[in-house]
Amino acid sequence: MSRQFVYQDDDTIETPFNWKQIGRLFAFVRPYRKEVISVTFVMTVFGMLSRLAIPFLTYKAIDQAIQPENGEGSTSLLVILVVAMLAMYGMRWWAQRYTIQKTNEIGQKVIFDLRAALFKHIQSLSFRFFDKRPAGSVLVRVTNDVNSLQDVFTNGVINTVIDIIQLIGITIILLFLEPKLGLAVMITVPIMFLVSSKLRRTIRHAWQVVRIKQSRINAHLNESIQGIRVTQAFAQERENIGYFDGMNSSNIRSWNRASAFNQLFGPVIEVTSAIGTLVLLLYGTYLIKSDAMTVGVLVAFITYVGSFWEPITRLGMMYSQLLISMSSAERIFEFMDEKPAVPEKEDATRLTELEGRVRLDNVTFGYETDRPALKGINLDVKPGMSVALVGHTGSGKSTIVNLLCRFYDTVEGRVLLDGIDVRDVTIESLRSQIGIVLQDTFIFSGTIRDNIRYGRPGATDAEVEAAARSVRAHDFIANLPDGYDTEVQERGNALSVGQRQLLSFARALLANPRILVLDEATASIDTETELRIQEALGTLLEERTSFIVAHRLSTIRHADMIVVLDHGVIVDQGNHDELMKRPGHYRSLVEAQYRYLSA
Ligand SMILES: Nc1ncnc2c1ncn2[C@@H]1O[C@H](COP(=O)(O)OP(=O)(O)OP(=O)(O)O)[C@@H](O)[C@H]1O
Repeated sequence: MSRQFVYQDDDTIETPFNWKQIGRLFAFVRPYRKEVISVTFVMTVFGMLSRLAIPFLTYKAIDQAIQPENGEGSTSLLVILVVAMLAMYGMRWWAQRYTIQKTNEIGQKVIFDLRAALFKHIQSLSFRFFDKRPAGSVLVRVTNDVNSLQDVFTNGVINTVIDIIQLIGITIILLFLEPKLGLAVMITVPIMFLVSSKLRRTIRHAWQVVRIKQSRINAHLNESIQGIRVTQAFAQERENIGYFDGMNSSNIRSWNRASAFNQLFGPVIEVTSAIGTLVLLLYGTYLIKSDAMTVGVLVAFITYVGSFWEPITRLGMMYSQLLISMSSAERIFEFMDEKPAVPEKEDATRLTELEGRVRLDNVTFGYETDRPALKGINLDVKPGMSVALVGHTGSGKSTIVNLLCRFYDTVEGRVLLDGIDVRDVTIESLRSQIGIVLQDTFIFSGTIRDNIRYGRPGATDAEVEAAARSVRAHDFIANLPDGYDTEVQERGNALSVGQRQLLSFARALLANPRILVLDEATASIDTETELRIQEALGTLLEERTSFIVAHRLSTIRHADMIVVLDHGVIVDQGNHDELMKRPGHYRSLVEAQYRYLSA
């Protein structure tokens, strides 16, 4: 079988159903407890009283106003009772309307908070987390999984409280009205709970499978859209559609299976309630025949029993909804429990304005434990120096940059800025002093101006323009339909790769960092533009320490220090002239480039 599109995620299937998770979920309701209490109060007092009072008024009307045991019926009593009943119906309608409106409001607020908390947490997670997760699977937790909790919060919380109160109220009334009959009806309830709890494990497992399938669909969808150009270029649409269809059908199958299990809840409750009603009718008739009970009490009883099964049915539905939602809740909390791989110390200090000295002290690092990407790196860079990192593909150049920005932590050794370990300072203060330009520039949807301003949101329009001018981006921006106000879409697809890189230069420049990192930043710019940028960057680089990762000789030859890497080890270092004097990696690299150019 093809190993393409294998998504690593989500295998928490066997974790036990965890009431602590439910507790965590309901912690999100805590800020709104006052509103919950007020809605519960309204529904209990007005809604429930009216609900409980109506059968009682019916019983009074039959036994005292229509067919009393002693004497004539009373029309005026009947009118009073009917008016009272109407008033009760009105009250019930108002209480229900109020409850629905309020529960929806509270539910929406809780969902908002949950989604915001999840998003905030995801923002704090490190590169290592995203290395392991397909973007689509991260996406689906913030969208689908949070949505699937909506029902629990909107209808669930308050209705559960109300239903439990209603159930207790009705149970008391039934036992009070006719204890033996009440007990006979309730005998069926334990049977129902027994059957439901047997179903629970199967249902929960089935819904977890559904969530995983949905997550994979999203991961694949995201990958397909991002990679659509490659798919079309290699004419792989048919294979892609076939693969997606397979995933889609598998998702539907698992959904049908889970849903079929879920639907077993309804019949279980119905059969139990039918048995209860049967017991009620048989035993009730017997009691009336033996003059132990009146017809009015039996009619009231039948109505109350209806109100007894109603909350049980709803609680059963809520329970099955909770089982569906729990698989989402688990997935959400799995992310929430994920700790950033580069944690900030509690006593981390703010990194003050740097001079720009950078030292790597015996640094060893690997993305995976058994495969080191850097081994025993020692590097001392003085403030204002420009350092070019060169070496074959995969030799560890970008990894040095990743450690400098603390996207990852070293396995051994330290990264020091002005003598301070990067692990001792706040991440925000560290990264705000490092400007980074990558080859794959990310352009956000918004205007060109917004994109340049991304590194320093407070910058004025004039500053934005000045930054664009100094990296020679102004001319192409001025030629766009709306100049700096031209809207670009996500990833900046309407711009050429070189133009995107120029924007990213302007963005880094505007942020005015003490340390500048250019990771293959000039690879997609034509030589002429690059030369002009070199001029512009000349003054810029003079004042700050810079690291330049590049394959093009023209970019690196003027660097103060060239560091040559091979398989994660520094094999040579010095300036261009020094390195050219001795045989070695650098000289062969340069000679290879010249040979290539002259050929
Ligand atoms: N996120 C990652 N997860 C696992 N391994 C990684 C990751 N990024 C890089 N590597 C591995 O680490 C090693 C060093 O990679 P690095 O990106 O530093 O190389 P590089 O010198 O910058 O290469 P290039 O010139 O191609 O950009 C490579 O073997 C690479 O496969």
